[in-house]
Amino acid sequence: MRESQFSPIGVFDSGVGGLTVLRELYRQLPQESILYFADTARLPYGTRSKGEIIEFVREILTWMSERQVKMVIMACNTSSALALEEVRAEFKDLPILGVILPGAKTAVQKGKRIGVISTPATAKSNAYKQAIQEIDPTAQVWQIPCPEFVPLIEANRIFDPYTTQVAREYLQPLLAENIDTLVYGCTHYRHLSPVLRRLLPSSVRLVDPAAAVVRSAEKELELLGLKNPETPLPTNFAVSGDPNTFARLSRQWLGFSPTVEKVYLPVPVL
Ligand SMILES: N[C@@H](CCC(=O)O)C(=O)O
Repeated sequence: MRESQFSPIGVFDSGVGGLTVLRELYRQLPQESILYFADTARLPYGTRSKGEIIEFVREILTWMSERQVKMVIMACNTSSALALEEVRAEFKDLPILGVILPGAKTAVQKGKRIGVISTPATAKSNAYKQAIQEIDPTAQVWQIPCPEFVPLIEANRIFDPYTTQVAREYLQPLLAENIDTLVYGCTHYRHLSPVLRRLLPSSVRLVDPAAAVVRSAEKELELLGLKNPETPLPTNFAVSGDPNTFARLSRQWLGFSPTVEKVYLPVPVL
């Protein structure tokens, strides 16, 4: 069997960050079946080199292709910033969507003084600044690397006072610049919204690229005639690390305890 309308959409991240995109899929495209992969054995991605990220993404896409996904959403800014172009050129028959462009498009609709919080790799890549200023050259962009956020979220320490302290430090230079818009430039960070919201003036608009990438996915599926006309299958969850840890952590965001499969990458191309 080859991929068809009935095939799942592949969604991946290094960990639980991509669940913010998965929730948007449930909201906007509830009829689609999903294959969710978290590369928890190799997390965090945000401090890795471009070469490593490209290699990891290549392995994930190879595995997802074997599972006959009809489309892949990179629910990971670091992968979108560092590997999207390369893997699109390699996996020509597979529609692959990244989160940066949808995020940038939303940000320019919201403001002119835009702060982007992200992993160090995404900040260093300048991907957001370039994407935003290509659409609106008059927009000003400040990119702040936040290396401590992903380990804190994966350790379930969101409501730890230490996390608030770290967040205050990361936001300080953006507040000094009087930003009017803040982009969650890492899919994990949406999980921090209760903490971040309290530290920001209410006038600052928050942009989550998840909503926009799912809107793009819907358009693309329509265009390709690949929308699922049937009832979806239950989401398949897979991780490269410990399935129980992932199941326990993700429950609070999913509202159910997922059954999680362990997979071993790399998988050779058949
Ligand atoms: N979810 C992350 C990857 C985080 C990490 O593993 O550093 C992102 O959007 O960039």
